[in-house]
Amino acid sequence: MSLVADFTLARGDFALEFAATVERGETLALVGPNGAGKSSCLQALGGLIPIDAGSVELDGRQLERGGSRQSLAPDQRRVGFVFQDLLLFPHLSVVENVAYGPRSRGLDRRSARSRATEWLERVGLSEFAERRPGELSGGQAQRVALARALACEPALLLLDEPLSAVDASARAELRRELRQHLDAFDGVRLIVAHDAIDAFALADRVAVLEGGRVVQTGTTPQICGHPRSTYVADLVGLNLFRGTASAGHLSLPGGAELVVASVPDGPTLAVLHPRAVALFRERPQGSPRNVWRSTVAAVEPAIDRLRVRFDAPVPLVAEVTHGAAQELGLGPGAALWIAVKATEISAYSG
Ligand SMILES: Nc1ncnc2c1ncn2[C@@H]1O[C@H](COP(=O)(O)OP(=O)(O)OP(=O)(O)O)[C@@H](O)[C@H]1O
Repeated sequence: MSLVADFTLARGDFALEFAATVERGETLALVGPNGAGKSSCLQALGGLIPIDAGSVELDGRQLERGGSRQSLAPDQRRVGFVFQDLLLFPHLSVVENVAYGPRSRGLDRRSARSRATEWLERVGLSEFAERRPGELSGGQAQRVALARALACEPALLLLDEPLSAVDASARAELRRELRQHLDAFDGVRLIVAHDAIDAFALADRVAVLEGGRVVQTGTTPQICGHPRSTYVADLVGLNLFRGTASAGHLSLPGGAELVVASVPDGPTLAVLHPRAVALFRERPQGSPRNVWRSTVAAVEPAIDRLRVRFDAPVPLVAEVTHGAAQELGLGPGAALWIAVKATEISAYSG
C-alpha cells in the first residue's frame, strides 16, 4: 500500500511536475531552494490546490485525476497536515484543537475528546490540555499540531517544515521526538524540510525539487555521496564539479582542469570534501596532482572550523582549523596555493 503520485500543475507562470511512489511506513522528505514547488506539491496531494494532469492514488484509491473533475475534497482523502505556521485555532483549547478533526469527521463529542486526550498523552502534553495555543511554546504547539493531524487517523501525513516555528535549542530534541512519532505512524509520510539535518534525520528517502521538477531522489548515502546539482552539494556541504572527463582529466566550464582518479570519459560530476582541500602560502612540493594558485573570496565560520571560498580558476570551498587559518594569514584577498589529491575527488557519470 502506498502513495502513487504523478502529476503536473501550474500556478501562474510556475509549472510543477512531480512523480513519486512512497510506501506505507516510509518517510519521503522534499528539499529544494525557495520557490522550487515543495509546498505546492503537498497542497496538491492534500487536495488544497487542483492538479492539471496526471493522478494521485493512495492505497489503491484514486484521490484525483487531472482534468476530469474527479477529485476528492481534502476531508475525504484521509490526509493529515502539519503546516509550518501550525494553524491551531487560537480560540479553542489544546484538547479542543486536537478533537476538532475527529469531531468534524462525525465522531461524537465524548469519543472525540477521549481520542484527543489519548493523543495529547502520546505527545507528552496532557497537562496542557486546557490551555490556549497562545500559551504554548513553539515546540509544544508543534506537538499539538502533530497530535491534531494524527488524531484523524490519516493514511497520509503531510508535514510542511514542521520544525520551523521552533528555536534552535529545542530543535534537536523535537526532531528526535518527531522521528519517533513518524516511525510509530504506519501510513505514508511526506515532509518538506528546509534544513539538511531535518531532511536526513527524519526521512528514509529524500527527493530534491528544483524549478518545479524532481532532479534527484535517493537515500541519504545516495544523495550525499552523489549529489547531482550544486544545490544538493551545498546542502550536504560538499564541492561539486560538473565537466567532461577524458583520460583521467576533468575539464571544467571555465577552462580549468582537474586530475581525477578512475573516471569514465564523458559528462561527469565530481565531489570533493572541503576538508580534503589543502592550502599553502608557498607552492607545495610533492605528490598532489592538482595544484593551483587562487585568491580567497570569503571566509565564514563553521562550528569548530572556517570555510574558505575561492571563486577562480576552480570555484570551491576549503575547510581549515582556526590554527591553520592564522598560520596562512587567511582573509579575503589573500593569495594562496591550493592542492588536492586526485584520489580525494570522487567522480561519477553526470
Ligand atoms: N497562491 C499562489 N498563487 C500563485 N502562485 C503561487 C502561490 N503560491 C505559490 N505560488 C508560486 O508557486 C511557486 C512555488 O512555490 P512553493 O511555495 O510551492 O515553493 P516552495 O518550494 O515551497 O518554496 P519555499 O521554500 O519558499 O516555501 C513559486 O514560484 C510561487 O511564487
